Amino acid sequence: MHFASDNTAGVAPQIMAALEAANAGNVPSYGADALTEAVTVRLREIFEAPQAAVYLVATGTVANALSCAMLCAPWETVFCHRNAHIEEDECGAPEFFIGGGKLTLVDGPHAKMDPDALRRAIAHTGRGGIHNLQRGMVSITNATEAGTVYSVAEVTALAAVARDFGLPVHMDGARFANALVATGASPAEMTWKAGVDVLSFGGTKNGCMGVEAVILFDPTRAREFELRRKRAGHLFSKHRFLAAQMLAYLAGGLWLDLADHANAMAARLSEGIAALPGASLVHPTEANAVFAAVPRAAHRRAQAAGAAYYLWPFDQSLDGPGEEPLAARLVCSWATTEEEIDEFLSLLR
Ligand SMILES: Cc1ncc(COP(=O)(O)O)c(C=O)c1O
Ligand SMILES: C[C@H](O)[C@H](N)C(=O)O
Repeated sequence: MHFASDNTAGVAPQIMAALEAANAGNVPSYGADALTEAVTVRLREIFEAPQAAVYLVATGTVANALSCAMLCAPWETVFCHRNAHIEEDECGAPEFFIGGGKLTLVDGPHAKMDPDALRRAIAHTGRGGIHNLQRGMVSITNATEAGTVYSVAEVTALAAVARDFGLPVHMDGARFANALVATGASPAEMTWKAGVDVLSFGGTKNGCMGVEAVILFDPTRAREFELRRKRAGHLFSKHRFLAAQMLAYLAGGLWLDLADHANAMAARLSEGIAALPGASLVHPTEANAVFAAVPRAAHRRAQAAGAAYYLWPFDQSLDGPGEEPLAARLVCSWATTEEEIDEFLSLLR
């Protein structure tokens, strides 16, 4: 029973097979290979964005950090939710790659920025002229760090606020596929048509070994991104192996099928937990993660049986005082099975 993170899942067999198939002979390095070109063609088709520039990197953190570095000057700030991954879990990488920029935290329920709160935060920034940090960009996570999802209308509303101030919009889409299948939106509707300028398109959490695509819907600054990626040490020499993963991931809608399965498993788990005496959901389950408060005795049974997951926030402990229910984050992946879910629920009951 593995619910610690979708990062703990293995590689989907179709992706592993694609890596094996790509491992033949010598091919041009550093992205000059045919597979890499095919990825750009395919992502342009999927996103209905024939001019988009596409760059592959190996981690979601660097996809986010380089995107922020390109959209935000060192004297500017990134507006994001206070629980955004770029704030809480990237060890300052965005600020580092920006060259000293800061993040301005915006509130909103269930890790989703509230448009009015965003507008207030942007309006407040930079009023003191030369003495103040300047307005830089907005970053939205979809699916969010709380397992919730922004609808197209919600993304559009946030992007409209950004546009009112002339700010570009980035989307941390480490779990973009999960958000897409949850909403039924098209890739284009959820991104550039809603006002998103740059997307970190995730593959790693959803079955790939390690690949993310940064998609610049306006290719004007593509060369700058190329230079930033190289300078950060993230231009893979054997780039074909990033491309092989991404191409297989996109083939025949595999990316959507894997995300749909993970979301379905989370829905099954969420419904089971919500029905437990003394248990309750902390956030709505809209993608592949369940955030729920569970009685401590249930936690003890599950952990004694070897279930792998984190209490949430991470720094809680079952050894602390009191007997009130404790919250946990339970993440499902492409590899999660119904049997795993049902075994876990039987332990909690
Ligand atoms: C929402 C979100 N964005 C970005 C990342 C960063 O990805 P990586 O751990 O590959 O750097 C993660 C990690 O799981 C994540 O959950
Ligand atoms: C939080 C941690 O950094 C990782 N992004 C995860 O979701 O497991």
